[in-house]
Amino acid sequence: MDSLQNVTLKTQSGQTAVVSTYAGHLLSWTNAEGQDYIFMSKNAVFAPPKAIRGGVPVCFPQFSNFGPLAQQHGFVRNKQWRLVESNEWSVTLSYTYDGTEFPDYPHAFELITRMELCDDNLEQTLTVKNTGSSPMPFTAALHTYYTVSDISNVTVEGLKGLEYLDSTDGRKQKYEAAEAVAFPGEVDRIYLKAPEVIKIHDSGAPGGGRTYEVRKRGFPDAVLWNPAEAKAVAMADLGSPEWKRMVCLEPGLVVSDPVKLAAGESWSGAQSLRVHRPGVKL
Ligand SMILES: O=P(O)(O)OC[C@H]1O[C@@H](O)[C@H](O)[C@@H](O)[C@@H]1O
Repeated sequence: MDSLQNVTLKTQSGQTAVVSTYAGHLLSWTNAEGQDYIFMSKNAVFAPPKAIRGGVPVCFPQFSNFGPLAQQHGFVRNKQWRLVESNEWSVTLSYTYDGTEFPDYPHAFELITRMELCDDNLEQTLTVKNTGSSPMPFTAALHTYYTVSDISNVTVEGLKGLEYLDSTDGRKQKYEAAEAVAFPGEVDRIYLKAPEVIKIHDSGAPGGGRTYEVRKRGFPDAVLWNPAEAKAVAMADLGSPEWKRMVCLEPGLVVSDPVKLAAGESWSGAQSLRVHRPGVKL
């Protein structure tokens, strides 16, 4: 079916990535043993315009409610994108908006996402072109869901000393004191001016543990999210025990430097993902 067309990328060593033209969405990234680094809920619904629960949804032109739209995370994750080009190891997709469908967002733009799979690295770039005639404000995030063995085995490194907005507590601004951020319950935080490199450690991953290294460019902030039991069971496309198998770390352009893109100008941001496993050369 055209609206759910998938493109598969492959490396010589046997890694694969699957990208959907629906929502410009990365659906999976597996290693040669078939283990998926990217979480996809078993309850995900693949029926446009429903957003897909898992993978890497693109939140644009608004992250969460940081913008004028009523629709959380914007609207491009509910739209069909156009396949621009693809080969064995890369794919480029584009979504064009003429500024008319959403009266609260009267800004024409073209959004382009490009994904490149190398043997130890998956790189995703997001480029926005303001094709309208007035300045275009936006926020954004690459809402990346990682597969984990169990959330109780997970810690996140690189956030110590940052200010964050706690979305579980009225977005109060707080200070991160932990070297290793753990998940004793619901975590929903926007870390402001987060560093370029953040690491997710999963001590229970097959083969003695796994570290996801997330390197971001152009996105100042980072969102960390796991809903925990109570919120997850209220989400029909997540539920229990699925929430225990995921964590989201989202390079975001949320609060620190909201962009106001001049007519005709472009903005670009990227994330580069790498996985380290003890004793395994990817
Ligand atoms: O259910 P959605 O719209 O996909 O959002 C999922 C989550 O996305 C995260 O980025 C937000 O910080 C959470 O607050 C939100 O619950």
